[in-house]
Amino acid sequence: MKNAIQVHGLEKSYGSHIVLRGLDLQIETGEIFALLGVNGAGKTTTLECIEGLRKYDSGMVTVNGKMGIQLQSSSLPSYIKPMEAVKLFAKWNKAKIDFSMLDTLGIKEIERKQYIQLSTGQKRRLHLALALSGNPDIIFLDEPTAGLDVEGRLSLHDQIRKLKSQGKTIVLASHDMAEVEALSDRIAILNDGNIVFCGTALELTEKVGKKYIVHIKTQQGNNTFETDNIEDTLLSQLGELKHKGIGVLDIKVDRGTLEQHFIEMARRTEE
Ligand SMILES: Nc1ncnc2c1ncn2[C@@H]1O[C@H](COP(=O)(O)OP(=O)(O)OP(=O)(O)O)[C@@H](O)[C@H]1O
Repeated sequence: MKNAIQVHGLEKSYGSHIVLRGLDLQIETGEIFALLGVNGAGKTTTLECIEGLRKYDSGMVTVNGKMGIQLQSSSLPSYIKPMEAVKLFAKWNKAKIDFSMLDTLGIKEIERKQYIQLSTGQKRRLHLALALSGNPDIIFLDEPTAGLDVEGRLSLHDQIRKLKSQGKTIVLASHDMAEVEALSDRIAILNDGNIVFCGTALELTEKVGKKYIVHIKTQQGNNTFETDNIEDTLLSQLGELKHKGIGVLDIKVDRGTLEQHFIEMARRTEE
């Protein structure tokens, strides 16, 4: 299958400040792809170059499909009403209004309010509705759930998964590691103007989080240790506890969180 997005050798500076240093990226059709990076790493710049909203200095960007871009906050006139914005965007896109999509995004509930009166979550839902109004193949979401409560976040996650199930490609930039872990098929980490990792969360774990973290809860307290060799270490620890007659109440094994791996990856690339 053709890639939805192909980026090759993308370079972008703001004056003397180099932000992207020859970035390469392939985003597959139908995947949820997350772009991660610390503040100022260049995620928005990358997205905007791909979206065609920002000029880049050199490189090549190919997009196979119609794009839908979620607006940033306060991008609409203060007094516009949600349905007025929806109608305007439908007209621009020469598309029919998708009322069922508006229903699932809860636009009906806010139709009487003006843009300025909407909460952060309501604005984000409206922005997503507008991004979807032209029935795009590729949807760009920059920090889609920042400032949302748990319920709002989960409902937006459901929406994003639904879009994927319809065969759409989703590209998101986010700081929320739990969100990225829960949603994305693949992750790219942007550091110092380049992609320093691109793959699945599991591949990132394999790459940086080789160690297992074992938590053993016993009658005498908790013991947490790291190991590369889970079988031998666990067997010897359990053997020792049995030998001492200490009862084991619980055992948990994990391989660290995406957040820990992201920090580790950033640390390694800075060394
Ligand atoms: N229009 C601009 N003019 C000059 N510098 C800019 C401009 N836009 C962004 N920058 C700078 O480029 C760098 C990358 O910014 P960008 O917004 O792409 O990063 P980001 O990874 O999206 O950051 P954040 O996570 O904070 O949103 C930053 O140092 C920023 O200050």
